[in-house]
Amino acid sequence: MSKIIVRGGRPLKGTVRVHGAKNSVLPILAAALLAEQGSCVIHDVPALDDVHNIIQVLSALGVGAIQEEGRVRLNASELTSFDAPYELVRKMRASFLVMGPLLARLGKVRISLPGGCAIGTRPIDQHLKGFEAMGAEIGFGQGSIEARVEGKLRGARIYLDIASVGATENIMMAAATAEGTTTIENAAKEPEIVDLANFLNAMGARVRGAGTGIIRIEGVERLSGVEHVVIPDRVEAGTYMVAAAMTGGDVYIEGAIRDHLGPVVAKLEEMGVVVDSDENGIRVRAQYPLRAVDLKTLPYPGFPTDMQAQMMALLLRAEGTSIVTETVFENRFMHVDELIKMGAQIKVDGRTAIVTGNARLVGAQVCATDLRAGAALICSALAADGTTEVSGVHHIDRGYMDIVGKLAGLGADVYRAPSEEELLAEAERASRHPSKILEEIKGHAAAPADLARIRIQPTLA
Ligand SMILES: CC(=O)N[C@H]1[C@@H](OP(=O)(O)OP(=O)(O)OC[C@H]2O[C@@H](n3ccc(=O)[nH]c3=O)[C@H](O)[C@@H]2O)O[C@H](CO)[C@@H](O)[C@@H]1O
Ligand SMILES: C=C(OP(=O)(O)O)C(=O)O
Repeated sequence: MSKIIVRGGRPLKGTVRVHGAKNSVLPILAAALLAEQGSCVIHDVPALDDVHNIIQVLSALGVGAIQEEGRVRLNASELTSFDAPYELVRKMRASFLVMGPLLARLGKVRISLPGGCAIGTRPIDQHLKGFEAMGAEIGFGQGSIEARVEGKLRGARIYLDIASVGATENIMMAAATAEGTTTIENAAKEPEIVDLANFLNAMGARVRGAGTGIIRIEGVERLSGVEHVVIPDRVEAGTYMVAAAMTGGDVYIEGAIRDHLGPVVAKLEEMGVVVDSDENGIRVRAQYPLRAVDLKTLPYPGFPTDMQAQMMALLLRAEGTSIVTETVFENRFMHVDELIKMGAQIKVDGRTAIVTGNARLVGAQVCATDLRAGAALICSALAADGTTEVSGVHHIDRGYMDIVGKLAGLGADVYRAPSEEELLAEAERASRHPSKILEEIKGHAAAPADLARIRIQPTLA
């Protein structure tokens, strides 16, 4: 397996550009299933493993998919399957987001249960409750779910017990072409929900209230393909903000939207980090000492759980003791043991972690257990004495495009040591003549899954 190697101690300086938001692009790609006519062209699509996976799921359902530099063109006019295959769905939870659009388009869907992951059990009861309220019959068997509806889905009033991002998105997509009006109460308010609503509305849907706790969707007859630019990734932006502060650096994060990062900016400022913003991005400067602060993760506009691990890394460098409370996922402190290997003093008691500041971080061999745990380890490694080897890099590849190149561009001493298998695959790719690859692509025109695979194979740093 490949590793990211970081020799710490260099303050980050310069400009880094954030890519399109993973958590926007995944539901938006799923929503493209709803376009009965025309193609959807999605811009600012990052070349992430999760994006690659969802395109494979869509391809397996009959969607024509072509990915070029930062852009994906999808044609869902003729779906050929209602069955989202286990071997693809199991790779990422967000592929469950095809359930709502498939039910709406085909009136039936079979999809494997997404299961839990390192950060928690992550049930899908709220998604299913929504579909049932809209008239779907849901059955379970052999690890998969089958749902059907006679005729069209029907608008309903749905109260979510938890303001779930995925359930809000899945129900919004299912409701877009339902008969009548659907109201989602206690809806999630994340910027990615608003982005999805904007995309659906451009396709011809009537979604109102996205970004508030009550979303109303008036069903329309059909949706069509459109072009859409996804919003910048607020978690990627927040991660570079923390990395800058961690190293006492001065970094301009181009594309970052301050309004999407309110609680992260607030906590950094409470710590004493200087944060300035303009219409094109956010500048972060840190001068030590930094102050310890407490934080609690909450659904948007609360402090994002996806930034908790990175902020915990930064709190290790503050003066004093901080209390971090994770309320969104029940098991999102997996990074703690790895940070301890680097010299951190952190005590976990249930959903609370007590972080002792002024830590002297030292390089170590650590493992990313999930995506943001990996980001936190890299942030810590940038400020540590000596060399850190981060394994479990496939988790990081789910959410950060070219993290090594971007950090190196800011002056970090960082590189990616490829695994033996990656070296062999790269050597094989390099040995093939471009005309051979073109032939291969043409030969696969009827199988877009392979086309997507060929085009977005990540390159080795
Ligand atoms: C692809 C994507 O956008 N992922 C994000 C999305 O995940 P995701 O959409 O999976 O997160 P949810 O908002 O659904 O989950 C929040 C909480 O609700 C619980 N829950 C959720 C659904 C349900 O039916 N029943 C239930 O109990 C979950 O277990 C979790 O404890 O929002 C999370 C919370 O901001 C982020 O960390 C993820 O990065
Ligand atoms: C938890 C995350 O993503 P996902 O929901 O895709 O697992 C994340 O982005 O931090």
